[in-house]
Amino acid sequence: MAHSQQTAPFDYVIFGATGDLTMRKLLPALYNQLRVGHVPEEARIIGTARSSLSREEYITRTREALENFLPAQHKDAALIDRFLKKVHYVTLDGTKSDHNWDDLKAVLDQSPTDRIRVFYYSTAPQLFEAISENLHRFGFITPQSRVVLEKPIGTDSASARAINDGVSRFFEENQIFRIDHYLGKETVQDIIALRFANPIFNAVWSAEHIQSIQITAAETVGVEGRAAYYDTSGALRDMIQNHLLQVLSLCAMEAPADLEADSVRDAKVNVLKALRPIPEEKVASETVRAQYVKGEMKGKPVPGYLEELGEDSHTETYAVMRAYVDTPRWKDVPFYIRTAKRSTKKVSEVIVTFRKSASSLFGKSAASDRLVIRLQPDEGFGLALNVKNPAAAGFDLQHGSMSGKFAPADGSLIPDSYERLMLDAVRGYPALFIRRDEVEAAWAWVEPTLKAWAANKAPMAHYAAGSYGPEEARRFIATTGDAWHEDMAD
Ligand SMILES: NC(=O)C1=CN([C@@H]2O[C@H](COP(=O)(O)OP(=O)(O)OC[C@H]3O[C@@H](n4cnc5c(N)ncnc54)[C@H](OP(=O)(O)O)[C@@H]3O)[C@@H](O)[C@H]2O)C=CC1
Ligand SMILES: O=C1O[C@H](COP(=O)(O)O)[C@@H](O)[C@H](O)[C@H]1O
Repeated sequence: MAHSQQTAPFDYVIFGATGDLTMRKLLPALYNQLRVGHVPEEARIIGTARSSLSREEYITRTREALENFLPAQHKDAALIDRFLKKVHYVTLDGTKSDHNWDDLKAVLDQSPTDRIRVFYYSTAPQLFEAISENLHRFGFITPQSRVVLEKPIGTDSASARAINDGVSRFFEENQIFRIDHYLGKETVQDIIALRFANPIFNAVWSAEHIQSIQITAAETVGVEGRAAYYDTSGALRDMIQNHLLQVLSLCAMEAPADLEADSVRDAKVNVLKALRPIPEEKVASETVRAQYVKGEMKGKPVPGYLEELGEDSHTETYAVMRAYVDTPRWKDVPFYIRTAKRSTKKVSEVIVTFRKSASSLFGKSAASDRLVIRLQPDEGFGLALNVKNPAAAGFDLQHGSMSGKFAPADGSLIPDSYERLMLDAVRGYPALFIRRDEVEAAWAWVEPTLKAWAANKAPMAHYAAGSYGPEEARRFIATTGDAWHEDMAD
């Protein structure tokens, strides 16, 4: 999976170039990749959106975005100027065939015809097919072209299929890069390293030794400026269907034959297809959904979701699902998948709880060993093991812990996930992107829950903003003999 060298020259055409994602993530990611020498001098970035802007005006916005969103230690005035020389802008409604496609052609024609082109759709997915059709109509899709699709790929199985079908009319599957920025997180890739590069984990990675796995992505933010999108989505569609099911797949997959894209994606899709269905009538007992109400964060009062939204809503801001992977390796091991907005703290982590030792030597004082894989922040791992309690008169045990960091050995910052992914698309390297069958298998598994929730077949719980979640979630996990990480003794 190592692709650290400079790419071939490319033209990156971003649809949605004035949007939040482009400003906050995509442009800073490309700048950082120029900084570390992965972007060649000939590369260009061509922003497009409907807003009528000159190239100079767009460059000014880009400069502001870099100023606002780059970490201080990465800002370099001379490098920013070099980056801005690569930036172009075309005012264009991607969905309209009678718009400024000639202007885009004029910019693209400045490059050799065999230049790699990446079309990045950082817009609503309803636009993907129309943009693809126009790119085709005006002859922009060359054999060296790829398209990057931002999430969400649909809101259910049918809409995901329609989006995939729509784009597939114009691009081959090997040209389509469906982004899931969690896969670009270096620490998520560490799940593969920890599991398969270390016999001490590889040997015990099964139901025989593992009692449960919990996967959490909690955030302190609310819905911020994205309420219009979020209220039509909710926590399950926004985080579980994509990011957290990908993390689950990496935790549960069989060893791939190698680290080539299709080997890893085959292994992951096999997990998604082996997820035990949760039929609608079981949704109330196998899931928890909740909304935050007013609370406190860092000592300051914060409003509830409905107050922020300004209207009534049945959209969940917190979701938990209990998943079982029906393969011999994972026989009856619960995987708890949880996500929350306005939680106590921002943390994405995987907690692997091992079964207690079968040895009767230590009576009841032996606790479960536990592996904590911290995806963010404070990226690293912790291992809690039984050791002798030196203060006890008899042979009592206590948890001793060891930890390690995932940080680069040279002390540099861990790259943002978009950095790796945007250039992997240039390289035509799809291992960290989602294949069509993965997206559709993930939707198929969550769909009965979405339907049951929409039909109010499961109650909506509530939690105070700034708390870990509703009391119902504590009771829920206890029904299978587990506890959330924050409720564990250490
Ligand atoms: N923001 C985030 O953190 C994340 C966003 N995403 C996804 O990325 C996509 C973009 O999100 P975000 O940047 O937040 O959205 P914004 O609403 O901020 O930006 C949307 C962009 O699309 C452009 N646009 C809209 N209609 C057209 C059109 N017909 N032709 C060309 N451009 C058009 C808008 O510009 P204009 O109005 O000038 O045309 C704008 O640049 C969404 O699908 C979102 O779900 C995914 C993960 C995280
Ligand atoms: O895709 C999304 O992810 C972010 C959380 O990403 P992270 O890298 O900060 O964990 C989430 O805030 C957003 O709602 C969702 O669309």
